Amino acid sequence: MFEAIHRAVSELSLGGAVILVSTALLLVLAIIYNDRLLFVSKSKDVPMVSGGLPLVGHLKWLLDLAARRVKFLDEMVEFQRTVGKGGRPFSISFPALGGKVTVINRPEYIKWCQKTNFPNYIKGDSFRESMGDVMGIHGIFVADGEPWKRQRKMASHIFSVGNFRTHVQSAIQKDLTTMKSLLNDVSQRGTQVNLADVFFRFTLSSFSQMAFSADIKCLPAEAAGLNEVVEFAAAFDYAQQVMENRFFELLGTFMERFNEKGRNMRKATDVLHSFCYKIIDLRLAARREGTVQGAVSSKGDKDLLALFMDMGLERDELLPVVLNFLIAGRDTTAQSLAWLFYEFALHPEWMEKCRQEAIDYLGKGDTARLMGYDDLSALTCMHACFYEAIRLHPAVPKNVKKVVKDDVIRPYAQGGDEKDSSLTSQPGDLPDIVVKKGESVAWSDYGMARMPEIWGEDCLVYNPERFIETRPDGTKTIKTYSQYKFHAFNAGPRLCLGQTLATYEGVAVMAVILSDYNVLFDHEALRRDPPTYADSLTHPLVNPYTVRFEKRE
Ligand code: HEM
Repeated sequence: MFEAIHRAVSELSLGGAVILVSTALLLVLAIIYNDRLLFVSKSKDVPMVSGGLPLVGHLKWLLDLAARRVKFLDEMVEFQRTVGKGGRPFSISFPALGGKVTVINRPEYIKWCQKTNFPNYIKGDSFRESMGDVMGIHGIFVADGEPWKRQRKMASHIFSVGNFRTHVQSAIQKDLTTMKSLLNDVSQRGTQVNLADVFFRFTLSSFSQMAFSADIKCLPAEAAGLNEVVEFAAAFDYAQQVMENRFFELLGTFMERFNEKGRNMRKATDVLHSFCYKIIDLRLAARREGTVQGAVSSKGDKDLLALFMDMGLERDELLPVVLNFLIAGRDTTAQSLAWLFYEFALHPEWMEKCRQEAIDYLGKGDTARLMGYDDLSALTCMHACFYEAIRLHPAVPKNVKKVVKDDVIRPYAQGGDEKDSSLTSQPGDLPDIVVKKGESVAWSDYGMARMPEIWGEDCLVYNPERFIETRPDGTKTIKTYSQYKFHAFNAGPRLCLGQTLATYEGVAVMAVILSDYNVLFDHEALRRDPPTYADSLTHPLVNPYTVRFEKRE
């Protein structure tokens, strides 16, 4: 037989021999990598999602994702329940994100990547390639290393307590007053209102005011104003979905040079950039003319734009600053409020408790006072309801990091968590995870909220009680968890800068609505067409619901 093979090979031309050897090699590789991408390693402790094909792994799943034939977050929940049974890590392999993504939906693993070995897990090139043209490669959401550190340090000044008590509070209270007029008008007219839209307008307007001292007039005081489309918002909603898709599309950005999507994306980017340049140019002109344009409060502190201008940033360098912060300040909080009121529709008993708290503490009708930043610590029920909505519907529902150097993630080999001792895992509780340079790790806060291993058997239930603690004297306070467990605001050095702002805004808006209005949900429509999420970088409702408001006596 060997002789026959030898004779057949010796009779082959050079070309034929190359083809034969290549085929044999491919066959051998296909046998070795029979369920995953070429050269991707496998570990017995970290199972791989089944159904991977030889040499290309889960390419088909990736294509389904890019074509939106599957819903990413629900798929992740299902993989966790089946492949990562018992709350264990699992992996998936495809020709993107470094070939292999290990899903680490456990606080202990996340702590390793976001604190213990933070420099080894970066945003990396896929963020820059997917988001750079819109958000700028040095925008705080995209950047790593020094550019990120500089922006973070500078921006943290506007989130200081001193600043909250001065122009953050006054910007929010100004818009709460406008919102009161709007609610009054829509309730008198019986107008159906897209609640998510009102929240987007509120957060965009108040953040522009506090960060850039710019009144962009997107929150109307009357119902008729709601008919005017906010161009910035529409453009960003589109851009967000395209940026999200680029993480999964193999030739996405290349094809955008020629297709309709690319043309629309360039138009959306122009709208976003012109919007931000308008804000920047106004301030530059005011600086040249020596008029401060409200940038400095009586206490001498500065808004975000002034802080970055003082660093000597040019017009073009200011663009990503304005855009990244506008987006951070708008979407997340507004979406969280929209999900919260959906939970209120399903759990009216919690809405009533919040109403009572708002009335007891801030009053109602003409004598009600607007919530101040210092009131937050007393409004435990509303605070807890907001956080429980964010736990179940996290505004940044998933995240991914690139591995810089080979590493072994060892959940037990790091300090215990002072806030939550249940996080301290012992060797053997959870497997170590070996990751290679260039691969990715990912987590889903949406998925983690739905894991009994993290939030208990009632994890799927909207239960704000889990955020309420009773002090020894019987009074209530907010229950805090480790950042790595209640992880919706991220953790470690890249912890969300706006958590307190978002919480203040969320509770203040809740108080203004609930103290004076009944929210009339269309329960039949909600049953027929329950809100669901759109796969995006953040967590928008794909089919936002409408409500009417009824003034209370
Ligand atoms: C409910 C509301 C909010 C939630 C759930 C939330 C959540 C998050 C998350 C998960 C991240 C990490 C994102 C990433 O890794 O790419 C983040 C980062 C950030 N958030 Fe928030 N956020 C909220 C509101 C806000 C607000 C109102 C602001 C105000 C500007 C803000 C400013 C930021 C900034 C500047 C970062 C980047 C931090 C860094 O990379 O160092 N966030 N937020």
